[in-house]
Amino acid sequence: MERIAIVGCGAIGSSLLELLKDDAALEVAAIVVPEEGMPAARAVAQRLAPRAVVVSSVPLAGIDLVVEAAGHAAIEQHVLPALRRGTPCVVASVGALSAQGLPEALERAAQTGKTQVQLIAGAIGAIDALAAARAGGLETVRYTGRKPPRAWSGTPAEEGRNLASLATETVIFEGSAREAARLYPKNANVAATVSLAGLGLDQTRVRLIADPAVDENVHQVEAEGAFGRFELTMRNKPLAANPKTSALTVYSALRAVRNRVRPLAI
Ligand SMILES: NC(=O)C1=CN([C@@H]2O[C@H](COP(=O)(O)OP(=O)(O)OC[C@H]3O[C@@H](n4cnc5c(N)ncnc54)[C@H](OP(=O)(O)O)[C@@H]3O)[C@@H](O)[C@H]2O)C=CC1
Ligand SMILES: O=C([O-])CC(=O)C(=O)O
Repeated sequence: MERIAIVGCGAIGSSLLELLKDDAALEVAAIVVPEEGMPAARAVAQRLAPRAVVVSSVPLAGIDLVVEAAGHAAIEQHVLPALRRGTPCVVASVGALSAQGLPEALERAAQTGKTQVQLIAGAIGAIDALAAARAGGLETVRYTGRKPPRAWSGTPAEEGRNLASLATETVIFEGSAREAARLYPKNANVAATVSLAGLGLDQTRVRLIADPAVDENVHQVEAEGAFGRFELTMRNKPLAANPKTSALTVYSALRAVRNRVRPLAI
């Protein structure tokens, strides 16, 4: 039995708890949230993981795997220390790696602990193809993220415009994946993932669009290189609890943890 600590108990964390609640090979032993989030997390735990402790940091013993689904700050706060202690980590907040020095800090922490940090594909697909294509030489990678206006609330997209009254699709950001991930930490993790698998955070061109004509979170990747080319379009259903986040992110995290305990991983 693999004992998991889930960091974050929001839209992703609670959906993951639901999917893991009857898993015979994986047990959620701890749910890690900030002090102020504890009452809500305890209510979720009571329903979905009654044996889990609700705590403000990852327990120092008895945890085989940390799954981060909390936000960029949780990487420094919880993932780096866990890696240094030798606990493998699965990370959803890939955009955090846009901060200068953080990818190197993660590598050093994993080396110190003789373990590994896994960045999940999350809401996007074809990360395997992109990372493989890189070996042959990638020439261009373009990423476009398109979400309904409500998914951009609380972001710089609100500056100078009323999202609720947008009548047509509006480009709210155009630039590098690094800048997208920094400015839109809850919306541009996919931009960071595509760039880390492909051409890097500074070379990957990103467009983010608020589009009143869509209900889904639409992610498009166009890549070209020595391997040939591909175009990918994902039309993801958002989670009811958080319109910024696609349900696929939860399934991607679930796949990552299940693959750790299955004799045949895919
Ligand atoms: N790779 C991908 O494709 C995607 C990645 N993500 C990443 O996943 C993160 C979580 O998404 P989602 O579940 O929808 O977000 P929610 O806002 O619904 O939930 C976040 C949860 O994390 C908790 N939390 C916040 N900061 C910390 C911290 N420092 N330590 C521990 N817990 C913390 C929150 O507690 P409280 O409510 O008390 O603040 C809350 O329980 C996003 O912020 C984003 O970075 C999201 C979508 C796609
Ligand atoms: O869940 C999604 O559709 C993508 C997302 O929020 C992100 O890239 O951060």
